[in-house]
Order: sequence, then structure tokens, then C-alpha cells
Amino acid sequence: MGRFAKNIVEFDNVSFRYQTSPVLKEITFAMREGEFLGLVGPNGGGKSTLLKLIMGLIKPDQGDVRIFGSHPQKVCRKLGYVPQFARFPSDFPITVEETVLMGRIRPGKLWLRYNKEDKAVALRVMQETGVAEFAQRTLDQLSGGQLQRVLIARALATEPELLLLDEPTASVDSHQEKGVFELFKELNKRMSIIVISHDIGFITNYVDRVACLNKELLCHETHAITPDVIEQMYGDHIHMIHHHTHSI
Ligand SMILES: Nc1ncnc2c1ncn2[C@@H]1O[C@H](COP(=O)(O)OP(=O)(O)OP(=O)(O)O)[C@@H](O)[C@H]1O
Repeated sequence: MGRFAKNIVEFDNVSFRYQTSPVLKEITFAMREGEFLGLVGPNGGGKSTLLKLIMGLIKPDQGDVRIFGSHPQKVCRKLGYVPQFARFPSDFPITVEETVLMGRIRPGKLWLRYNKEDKAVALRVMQETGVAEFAQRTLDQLSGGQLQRVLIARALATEPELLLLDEPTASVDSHQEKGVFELFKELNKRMSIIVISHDIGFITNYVDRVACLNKELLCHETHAITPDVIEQMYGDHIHMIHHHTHSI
């Protein structure tokens, strides 16, 4: 199957509000199979909300969301999700291996019983993310960067076709950030990826397209990201970090 063969995420005129003020306004966009998409925008711009709509955790007030051509809840098994590091309790008294195995839990399955295949997949993704050597440590014995990789391994254990990451490198240094994005580049050979980031200058080195969300959504091919485009989408909220001299 060729890259960019079909649309796997489709938003058709989608609006959403939690209470009174609109968070997402009339969003229409599509993501193609095999794509690596960066999602940027100011704080409160609606990025996490967009991921929740993709996962079927919330429903649009208006418009239609289709994931792999179906209702989001019907295809949630094809999705892997890595939450924002800051929102994950890191003092759980469970081991790295147990955490990664949680990715193998399926509805209707006796979830405390993992079979050989579950264990083999867990080992493979721990090796892939570089956390296999910590497998028996509990989460409180890990650095922020190591814990982040464990959360990525847990998402990979579901063997997803679309990986969703909410600011996966917010709590790691720029050296580790590069390592994590090199991993994503590798993963992108077999799955589609959406990554939320505040660091547009950095992600343009990796992603195919940048979607800029500030209630409304604008998509740009990475080569089309110019300072004017950034100014237009962030306005006064501009908070960008530049690790590289990469031109934007
Ligand atoms: N459960 C909720 N109930 C009410 N309002 C919410 C809820 N979750 C988010 N919001 C509000 O919706 C808006 C969009 O939030 P969201 O978390 O999607 O933004 P974001 O772009 O991911 O922000 P950040 O970059 O700060 O993580 C914000 O104003 C937020 O306060």
C-alpha cells in the first residue's frame, strides 16, 4: 500500500464547546494514511480537544468526525495515545513492564492474564523505545525522559495504526527531544502519527505537515511555514523555542 493512500482522519465542519465559549470552530481537514502531522497552536487553542474528538472521548456539537472511515469509537483499537507527561501520575508502584503490558488490555479480556504474545509484544516495544533494561523498575525510579519513553512503549503495545502524542517532549531536554523524534521517524515507516508540540521550529525537521489550531485550523506543508505564517496563527501568543538554526 502506497504512502498517503487514503484519508484516515476526516473532520467535516466540526465545532465543539465544553460550556459556553467555542473551543473548535467549523474545522474541516483530512489526514492521509502514512502521514506525520504536527499540531501546534497557542495554549488553550484546542489541540488536546481535537485529539479527544479523534479518540471518540467527546462528540462534536456540529459536523462529523470519521476515523479510518468509521465512527471514532468503533476504531479506537487502531489508535495509540500518549498523554501529556504532566498529567500522568509517575508515583504508581507498578513496574515498567506492567505499565507497558497495560497497552495489551482489550475490552472483554481478562486483563490480569497476559499471554505469550502480549509479553513478546511488550518486550519488543520496550526494546524499540530503549526501556527494556528498566523493565523491572517501578515508575518512581525513572527520569522524566525514561518515563516518557515508557508511555510511548505502552501506546505501541496496542499495535496502533495511528499514534497520537500530546506534547511528548515537554519535559525532556533538547538532546532527548531529538532522540524521541528520531524514534517517531522510525515508527512513521509503519504507522501514521499526530504529535502536539509547542516547538514548531523543531518539529518542521520531522513532520510532513503542520496543522495550526487556534479554534480554527490551518494546515501547511512544512516547506510553506514562514515567519509570516507563524505570526498569523499565533498572533500575540507567540512562544516558540528554537533549538536549531533551522530556518522557518
Ligand atoms: N473538560 C473541560 N471542561 C471545560 N473546559 C475545558 C475542558 N478541557 C479543556 N477546556 C478548555 O477548552 C480550551 C481548549 O483546551 P485544550 O486542552 O484543548 O487546549 P490545548 O490547545 O491543548 O492547550 P495547551 O497547549 O495549554 O495544552 C481551553 O480554554 C480549556 O480551558
